[in-house]
Amino acid sequence: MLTTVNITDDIYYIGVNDRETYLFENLWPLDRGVSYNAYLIDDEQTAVFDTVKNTKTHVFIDKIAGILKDRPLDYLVINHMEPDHSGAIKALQDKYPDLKLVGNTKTFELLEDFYGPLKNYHVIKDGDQLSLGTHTLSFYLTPMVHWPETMMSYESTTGTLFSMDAFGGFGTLDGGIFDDEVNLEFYMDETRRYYSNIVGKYGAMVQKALKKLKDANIPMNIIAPTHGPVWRTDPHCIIDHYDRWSRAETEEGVVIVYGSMYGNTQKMADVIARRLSENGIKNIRIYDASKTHVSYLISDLWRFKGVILGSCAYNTGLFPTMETLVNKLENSQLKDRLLGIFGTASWSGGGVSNLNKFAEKIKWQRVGESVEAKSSPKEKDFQQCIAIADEMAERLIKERA
Ligand SMILES: Cc1cc2nc3c(=O)[nH]c(=O)nc-3n(C[C@H](O)[C@H](O)[C@H](O)COP(=O)(O)O)c2cc1C
Repeated sequence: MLTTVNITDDIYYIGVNDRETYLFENLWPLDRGVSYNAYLIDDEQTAVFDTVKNTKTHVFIDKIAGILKDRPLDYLVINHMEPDHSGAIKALQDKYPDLKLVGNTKTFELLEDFYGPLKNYHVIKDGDQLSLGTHTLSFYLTPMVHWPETMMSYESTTGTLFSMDAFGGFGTLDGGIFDDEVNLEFYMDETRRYYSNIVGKYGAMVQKALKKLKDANIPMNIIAPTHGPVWRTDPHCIIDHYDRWSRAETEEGVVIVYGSMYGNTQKMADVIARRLSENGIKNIRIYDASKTHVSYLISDLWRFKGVILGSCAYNTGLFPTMETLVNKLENSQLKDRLLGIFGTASWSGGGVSNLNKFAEKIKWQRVGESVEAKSSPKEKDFQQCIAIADEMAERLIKERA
């Protein structure tokens, strides 16, 4: 018996879990896996929303066949063409030859680029509707959330938004499918990690999409994304989080990330953190960039206002794991943080000077003077670290009001 779950009387969850893949997009660690969510509406006309990664094609098609028995599948709505959701399109049309593929013009360009020409295209425009019988679908084009063809589909009798990757996150659905069935603390962390690393760069487009949904004035009873839990009890919780994340809104706290080979740079991080705590800052996270994957660093940097970066010099440049982090930060265009800088060097430097170059490019507000200790930090270096911590705490506390 394959797991299909009723979301409403006629809407089914037909997604699959992936516990085998180590890295999502061959980049982001999947410590607790990922789900590829898909949905089916069983009406006079039947419709499926998105497919799954090609490795999961068989179980996905078996789930559909288990619900439809001998009936045909009439529509496949393609909200997003990324291969983790489009991998079973061709196989689904092979199984159901009359299947109509629903998407926008950009969807079909990408579809043909990836899979060659298929058939029965039903091209929709922004705001178009499609009746399945009792259920009526409306389509909202939401380009560049985070691909050019991305769109959302809304079912009006139940108030269900099929939102593709928007509102989704990492983590398999281990029994619980709905927001009220799972430990939300874990899924919110994994949803922020997904958002900040994959969608975050396109915050302005997320804001446009949220505005479009708001202006449509549609009741949002259920949000059904293509990863992570289905939101039926508190869909506005995830909408609010998305709104805040895409405006780069922060919480009070400081993330200290350092690159250190022999522990000298690390000592400075500990002194800064202690001083922040003495100044009343409660959320303080110290990360060794060599130990914690950059995706977790980015997730916390998305959350907190204060950022303090440290690096030893390495072959005239930044320590490599810190270089990975600053490259990702530059690319993600994260805005409006408070930034302090520290590090070590034994001869001509390279760590702190490159962090200062990064600061010029990213244009965050600087906190204190950068400090570079010669090989190992001495009292005067620690005093400069303390000055950074004091100024950081003062500016964060000022923002409390
Ligand atoms: C492989 C390697 C490359 C280094 N490259 C530089 C460099 O280009 N410029 C410099 O001033 N120091 C360089 N150093 C020295 C370290 O940056 C310095 O000793 C620092 O204090 C090490 O800090 P840590 O204890 O936090 O690892 C290098 C050290 C090593 C082991």
